Amino acid sequence: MAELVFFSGTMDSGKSTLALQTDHNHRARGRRGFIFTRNDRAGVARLSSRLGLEVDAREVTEDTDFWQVIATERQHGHVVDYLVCDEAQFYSPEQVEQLARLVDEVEMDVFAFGITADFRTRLFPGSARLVELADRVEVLQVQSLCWCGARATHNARTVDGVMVVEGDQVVVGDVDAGGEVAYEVLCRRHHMRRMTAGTARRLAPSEGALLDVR
Ligand SMILES: Nc1ncnc2c1ncn2[C@@H]1O[C@H](COP(=O)(O)OP(=O)(O)O)[C@@H](O)[C@H]1O
Ligand SMILES: Cc1cn([C@H]2C[C@H](O)[C@@H](COP(=O)(O)O)O2)c(=O)[nH]c1=O
Repeated sequence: MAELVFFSGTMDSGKSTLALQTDHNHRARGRRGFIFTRNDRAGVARLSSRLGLEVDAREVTEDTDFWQVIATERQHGHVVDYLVCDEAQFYSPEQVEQLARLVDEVEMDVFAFGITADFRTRLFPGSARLVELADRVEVLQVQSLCWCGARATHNARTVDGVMVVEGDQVVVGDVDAGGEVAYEVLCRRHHMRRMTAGTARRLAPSEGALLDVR
């Protein structure tokens, strides 16, 4: 039975790597699929992993209608067994519904990968719809870590090194980025306290004192 699976994790938790591995494993067994993504840091129509792998993908835009795209492929005689959908937090709720329909009516597996919540801890609309509709939501096994060593569960945005909780929901960027806008993964405790690694270092520069701010 085909499935809609949502692999969710914080930024930098290995989602794109798993997306590439998933595509590789299915392709190696002769299954035919497409890779979709939206707003990957590597540029338009690219899927990139921090482990260094990068491949061509189909770019999702606000006009993409997955049902139509697959119908057209099938009209041209192309078999589609599965879809790998990266950066799925950026898809619209309607696009997630089209993916669910493909699973149910065309018996196509859909493997979606994305972060659930934004820098304000609010759900992305696409991720919310995925949580609502997916057959399974899988949390990635590799743990990304907060600076304190706890499992990172939340994404923080910094502007010029300072954590912010207001701004546009979508700003493409990276962790450990040197630019104006960057991201850092934190445990909930430190997200709520707005305490990034930089803040903790400034408050408690010595190792003994660091224990106090945890
Ligand atoms: N130099 C490295 N050596 C080993 N693993 C790395 C290295 N750089 C990044 N990684 C791994 O890659 C993960 C990020 O993978 P990626 O697929 O880009 O994440 P995501 O798509 O979730 O943002 C990190 O959590 C880390 O486990
Ligand atoms: C938290 C958050 C993230 N983003 C952007 C930043 C990146 O471009 C992607 C996440 O990519 P990754 O492969 O999971 O690292 O999302 C955003 O636009 N808004 C946010 O709040």
